Amino acid sequence: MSDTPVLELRNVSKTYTVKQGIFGKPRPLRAVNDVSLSLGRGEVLGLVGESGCGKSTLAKILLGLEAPSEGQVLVDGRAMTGQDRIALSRRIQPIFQDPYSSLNPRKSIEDIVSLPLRVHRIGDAASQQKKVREILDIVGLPSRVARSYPSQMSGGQRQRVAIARALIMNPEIVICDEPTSALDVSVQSQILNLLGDLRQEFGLTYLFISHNLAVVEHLATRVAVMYLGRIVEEAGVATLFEEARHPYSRALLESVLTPDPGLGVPDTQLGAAYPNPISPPSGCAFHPRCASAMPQCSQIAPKPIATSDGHVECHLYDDAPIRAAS
Ligand SMILES: Nc1ncnc2c1ncn2[C@@H]1O[C@H](COP(=O)(O)OP(=O)(O)OP(=O)(O)O)[C@@H](O)[C@H]1O
Repeated sequence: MSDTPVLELRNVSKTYTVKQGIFGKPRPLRAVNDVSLSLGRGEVLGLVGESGCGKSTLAKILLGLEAPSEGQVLVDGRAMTGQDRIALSRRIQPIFQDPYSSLNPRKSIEDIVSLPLRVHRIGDAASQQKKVREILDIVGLPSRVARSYPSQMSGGQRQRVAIARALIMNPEIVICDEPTSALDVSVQSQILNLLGDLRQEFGLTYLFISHNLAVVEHLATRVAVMYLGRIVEEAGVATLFEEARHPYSRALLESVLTPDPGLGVPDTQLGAAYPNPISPPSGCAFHPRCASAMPQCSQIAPKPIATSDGHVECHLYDDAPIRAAS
């Protein structure tokens, strides 16, 4: 198997221009700040962080829905161009958070699931119909739901429809943006199990976005922790859960233990509020909320420090070589 990542971001940034109030001066907002990430074939990269840290912007860049302001997106080691995006849209499919708003209420399930086939002109009506029924069966829905409408289905069934729509193109990579956070806790684990089974069966590669570390624990092979547009720690899933290094990763892990962790934004118990991305804190952006902050943290932005299986950005490790995980 080739070691070339199937998908890679190299030094990618995305800056929006925003105005505060009608007469406010336009100011830059760096939603994604010099991020490098790679997805190996068959890997599940969990991307976690609080609301507003830039997770969805990163997903949109990977899906070709947003162009990066700086940096490169590489597919199979080749820089992606505008032309490639059309071809790529067959290989990378999204599953979004809210199955209520991501499915057109006026269309039947058959129309919704077959839409990608029709857009890409794959097969005739009969073969599209057959494929829809096959894929519904794969995601655990009876073929009769093809004639139903989204309003006749439960939240979990709708998310199965969204998964069927993503899989009908036989994608290699699925970008799951909070696929379970709009669902009841009891249904969440069914959908996570389904995504895990589908990965095994079809050899899929996932980018799995969540604000909740607990949700990524069972599916992810690696975890990237994002804070104010930057990946502050990346590690294998076992390392992150056993010995998270960044104080923010540790706070997220503690929030997993709070009641109803699957609902809403984690209660990180960090005291100070999440910073305004238009005027980010100086030095390390996390320092106003960090219990381990030192004088240099408000002055100097930490650089990524390589670890045995990823990296961490924190001054705590400036002079302390990080030992290899056993
Ligand atoms: N089109 C846009 N124009 C201006 N600012 C934007 C735009 N899209 C996102 N942002 C800002 O970029 C930052 C990152 O947003 P993003 O949606 O990527 O975060 P997120 O981690 O996915 O949050 P959530 O979990 O709430 O979706 C936020 O401050 C957001 O307000």
